[in-house]
Amino acid sequence: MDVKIGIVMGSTSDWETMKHACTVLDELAILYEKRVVSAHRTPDYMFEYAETAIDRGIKVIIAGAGGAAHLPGMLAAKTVLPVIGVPVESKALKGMDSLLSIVQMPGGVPVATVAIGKAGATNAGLLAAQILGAECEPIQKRLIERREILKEKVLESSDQLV
Ligand SMILES: Nc1c(C(=O)O)ncn1[C@@H]1O[C@H](COP(=O)(O)O)[C@@H](O)[C@H]1O
Repeated sequence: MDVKIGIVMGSTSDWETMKHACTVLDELAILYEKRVVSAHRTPDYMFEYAETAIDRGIKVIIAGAGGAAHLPGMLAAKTVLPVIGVPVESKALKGMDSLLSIVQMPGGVPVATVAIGKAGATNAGLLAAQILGAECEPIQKRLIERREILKEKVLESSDQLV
């Protein structure tokens, strides 16, 4: 299978968070590429990445950044692929800065924003898989199986209340 998901992050320091999106895609056997791309530090590369993504077979971009997190929005400005933004937790403001930088896009250029940090990165992986799953039955089946496992875990977890 060709690479379907592009996972990008503003810095290697985001990897601790963004690796959780990769873990989900590994579990679901969906191929992805991962790159450090920064709207601020490598603007030309960021444009090139967004402009060539469709031709490279990418269907969804997951973009994580912290602080002045302009990367997801700028990628969305340069491609019509769905972009999922992951607010990475920042030291100074606990990721509120990242969240607000990503979520308040102007009308016409959407970014699907998930929660701050690890849970958000995991959900970004799942949401990307669900987008692919709409057109791919095997992926949809794997997602349903994953939901079943989650459900069983929760049902069994009541036994831990001792
Ligand atoms: N928000 C952005 C962008 C961008 O939006 O283009 N590029 C890097 N960064 C963020 O800067 C933070 C600190 O980066 P360093 O750890 O490299 O200093 C990271 O969370 C990164 O996502």
